[in-house]
Amino acid sequence: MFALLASVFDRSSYATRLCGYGFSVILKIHNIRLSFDRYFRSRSLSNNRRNVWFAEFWEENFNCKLGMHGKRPGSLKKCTECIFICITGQSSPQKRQCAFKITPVDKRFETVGFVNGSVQVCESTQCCVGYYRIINDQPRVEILACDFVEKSCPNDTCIAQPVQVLDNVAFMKCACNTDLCNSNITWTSESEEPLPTPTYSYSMGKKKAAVIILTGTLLVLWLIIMILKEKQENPPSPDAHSVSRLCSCQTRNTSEIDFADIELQQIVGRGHFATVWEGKYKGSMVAVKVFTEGWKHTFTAEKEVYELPLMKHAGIVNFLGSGRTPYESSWLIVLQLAEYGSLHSYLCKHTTNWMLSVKLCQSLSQGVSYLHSDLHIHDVHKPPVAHRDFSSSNVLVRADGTCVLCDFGCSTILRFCSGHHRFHATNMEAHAQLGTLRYMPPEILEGSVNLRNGWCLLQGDIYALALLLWEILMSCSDLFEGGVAPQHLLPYELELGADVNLESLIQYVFHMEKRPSIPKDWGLLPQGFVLQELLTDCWDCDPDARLTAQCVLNRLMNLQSSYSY
Ligand SMILES: Nc1ncnc2c1ncn2[C@@H]1O[C@H](COP(=O)(O)OP(=O)(O)OP(=O)(O)O)[C@@H](O)[C@H]1O
Repeated sequence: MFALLASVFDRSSYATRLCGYGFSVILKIHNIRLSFDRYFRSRSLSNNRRNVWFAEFWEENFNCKLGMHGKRPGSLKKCTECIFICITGQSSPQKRQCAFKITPVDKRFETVGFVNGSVQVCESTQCCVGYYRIINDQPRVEILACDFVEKSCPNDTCIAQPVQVLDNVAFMKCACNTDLCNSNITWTSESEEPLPTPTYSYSMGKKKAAVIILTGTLLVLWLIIMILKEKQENPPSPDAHSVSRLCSCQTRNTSEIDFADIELQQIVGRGHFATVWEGKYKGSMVAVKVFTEGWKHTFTAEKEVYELPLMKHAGIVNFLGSGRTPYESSWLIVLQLAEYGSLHSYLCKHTTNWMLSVKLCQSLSQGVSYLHSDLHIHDVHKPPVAHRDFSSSNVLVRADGTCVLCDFGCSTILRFCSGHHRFHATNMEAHAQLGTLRYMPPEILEGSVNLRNGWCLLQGDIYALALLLWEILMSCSDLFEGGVAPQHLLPYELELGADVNLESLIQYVFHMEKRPSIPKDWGLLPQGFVLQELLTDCWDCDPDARLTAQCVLNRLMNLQSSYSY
C-alpha cells in the first residue's frame, strides 16, 4: 500500500511539475507531509528501480531506456542519473527548465541555456517563453525556449498575450515562470484581440534614430571621461591585472620565472614533448618541464591552460610559472612536485587498500570535474577544459595519496567568446585526433564524432577516466580474494598486449564493444556491483549515456560512506 502510494505521489509530484499531467496529493498534516517529502526526495534512479511508475517517468521524460547494458536497440540511450543532473545543470538544480523547440530561422534561443532534446535549462532567467504563429486562426508553435534575459513573468502558466501583427504575420507570445510551463499556451478572450499593428512613419523613424545616436555618443563620451578619471585616481596595482575580466578568453598573468633561480637536480620523467626534472626553486622542490625547440606550440598550449583564471585547484597540479633557458632554445613550465610521480609508476610499485583506492579515485574525479566545469565567480570565468590525453602517465600522485592532473598539451579550452557558440572548440588541434591510443574512446578511435563539438570531447575524457578508475581499483588488495591484487596492467594490456595498434583497438573496443575485464571476485563483494556499474556507465559505447565527472564523484562519495573496511 505504501509502495503504491509512493509511486502515485512520486509520479504526481514530479509529473505535474514536469509533464503537465497527473495529479497532486495535498496532505494536510504537516508531519506526515515532511516525512513523505523526505522519502520521495531520497528516491533516485539507483534506489527506486522497482517502482514501475518511476521507471516509466524517467523513460518518458528523458527519452531513454532503463536497465540496459551493452548493446542497445535503436537510438534510445541508457538512462543515467546524470541525464537529469546534466540537463538541470550540475551545480544548480533550481535552474528553470523550459520546453524547447525552435524554427530553423531563429537559432538565437539555442544559446540561452543548455539544450537536451526537447528541454532547455535556462542559464540566466526564470522565464520560459512561447511564440506562436497564427495560421488559419490556429496557433502554431514557432519558438519554445528560455527567455533571452530575465524579464518579469508573473504567471505560472503560459497565458497568451494579445495577438501582435509584425510584417503582416500574426504572432502570439506567452511567458511564464514554472518548469516546462511554456509547453501549453492558455487562451483568454483578450488574447484573441489583436494589438494595433505598430506603424512607424519615416519622419518618426528618423527623429528616433537621431535621438538614439545623440544619446549613444554622449554616453560613450561620458564613459571615456569616467575611465580616464578612474585611471588617474587609481593607477593599476600589479595585482589588479592578475586576472583579466569578462570574457572566457581571459587569462591570468603569471610570473615569468628566471632560469637562474632554478637548480635542476635529476630527471623524473620523459614524455613525447618534454623532459621533466626535479629541481629547487626559491627553496622548494619543484618539477621543471623542459620543452625543446620543436615543441613550442605544445608548451604554449599547455601554458595557456594553466594560465586560465581559477585554475588553482587541489585536483590540478599547481602551476608556478614559465620561462626560457638562457640561450632561448627551450621553454620551461615550473610545477609543484608530485612526490610519487605518475599514477602509472605509483601503481606499478604499490598495491593499495580500499580507503586509499577510494581516495585516489575521488581526488582524480574531483580534478576532472573541476577541469570540465564552467565557472563564473563574480566577473571571472573559467571555461570548461577537455583534457583529451588522460592516461596513468598524465595523472600524478602526491605524498598525501591524492591524484592531480597534469599535461595539458593536448587540451582544448571550450571557449565562449563573442562569435563562438557555447562549448565550441576553437584551437586547431581540437579537430585532430589526439591522445594516447589505448585510452581513446571508441567514437574517436573510429572517427565518428565531430571534434569541434566540445561536449563530445568531455565525454571522451569520461571514457578515459573510467579506464583510470579501473586501473586504480585493480590494484586494490581489498577487492581480491585473499587480499592479493594482481600485478599492475594497463587497460587492454591483458587482451591486446603491451603495444596496441589502432586496428586491433577499433576491432575490440568499437566493433566488439569490449572493455577491460572486471574480476569475478567483485561479484562477491557488497560494493562490487556498484563499482561495476560505475565503470560501465562511464565507458558506455554511447557517449551521451556516460556519466559526467561530477556524477562519478557523487557516486564515489556515496560508496565511501556506505562501505568501509
Ligand atoms: N609535477 C610533476 N611531479 C612529478 N613528476 C612529474 C610532474 N610532471 C610530470 N612528471 C613526470 O614526467 C612524466 C612526463 O610528464 P608529462 O606527461 O607532463 O610530459 P609530456 O611530454 O607532455 O608527456 P606525454 O608524452 O604524455 O604527452 C610524467 O609521466 C611524470 O612521470
